[in-house]
Amino acid sequence: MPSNKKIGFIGAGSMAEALIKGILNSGIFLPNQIYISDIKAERLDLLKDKYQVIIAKDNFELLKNVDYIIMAVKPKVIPVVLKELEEDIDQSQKIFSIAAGVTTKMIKEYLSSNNTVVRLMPNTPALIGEGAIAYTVGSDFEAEDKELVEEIFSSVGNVVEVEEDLMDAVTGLSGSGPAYIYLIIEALADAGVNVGLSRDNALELALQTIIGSAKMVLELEKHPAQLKDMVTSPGGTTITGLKILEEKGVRSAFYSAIEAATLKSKELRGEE
Ligand SMILES: NC(=O)C1=CN([C@@H]2O[C@H](COP(=O)(O)OP(=O)(O)OC[C@H]3O[C@@H](n4cnc5c(N)ncnc54)[C@H](O)[C@@H]3O)[C@@H](O)[C@H]2O)C=CC1
Ligand SMILES: O=C(O)[C@@H]1CCC=N1
Repeated sequence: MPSNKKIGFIGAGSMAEALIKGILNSGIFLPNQIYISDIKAERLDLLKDKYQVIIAKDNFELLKNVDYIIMAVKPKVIPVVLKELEEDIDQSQKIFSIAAGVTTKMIKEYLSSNNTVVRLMPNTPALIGEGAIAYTVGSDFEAEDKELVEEIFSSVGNVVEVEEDLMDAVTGLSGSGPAYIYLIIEALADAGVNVGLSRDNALELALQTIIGSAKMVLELEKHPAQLKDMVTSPGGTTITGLKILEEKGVRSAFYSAIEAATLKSKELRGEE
């Protein structure tokens, strides 16, 4: 059932678009309940054309019209925008920030207010309703705020609540994660072409292998190592391939990549 509230996106870039598309597909908000503002007119025109959402002429006009504000600008722009809105924000308006690294405490300080602030980390598959979304509510929240977050964001994927000090880890794993997986898909397809498959067949086989394997973990509720063992015949092809992946350090590359991305998330707010 559609909400009777209005939601506004400050920043109409790629993540805002993914969320808008997912939210509209779910029907929880209608196009005339979604406002967008951006400093780039071409982004506003594009999203209005594609999704029939309402363009606010600036961040102030958006603020005047909405109940929920999604901060979807880059982390370094967050203080600039919040300082602009500080005077005019109403206590009843709820702030949802998806900016990497920016804490709920920082947002309250920039606004000099006690508005409800939720920090979220979605990922781009929200565009097709398959997002992985983590959130934390910070301090001064009401019980129904959690229900609200679950209601809005479960329309675009799976939602988990975490402690705020784990939000950077979420950013390193699932926020950035789609890019790691696209890299793997591309690498598998290239590797298939290298051993003689057509590009189309290699991509289709690589993709379905990833989808099927992920679904097996989900549906069979078995540890991935058990499922790996099911594929791996003694002295066979799979163990031969796995040995090379271990020798090349694929597992440890993921440890390092996610650790580095987690640190980068902290750096975005000036820590580390
Ligand atoms: N792209 C991703 O996969 C994810 C991004 N995020 C977070 O989402 C936020 C947005 O990221 P993207 O959409 O990737 O960036 P983006 O660069 O595509 O979008 C940001 C938009 O903000 C606009 N903007 C800049 N200054 C503004 C201002 N003063 N007022 C209004 N709009 C302004 C820009 O013109 C741009 O269209 C970032 O904080 C990022 O950390 C979070 C999860 C995943
Ligand atoms: O790369 C970034 O900084 C953003 C945050 C998570 C995904 N993209």
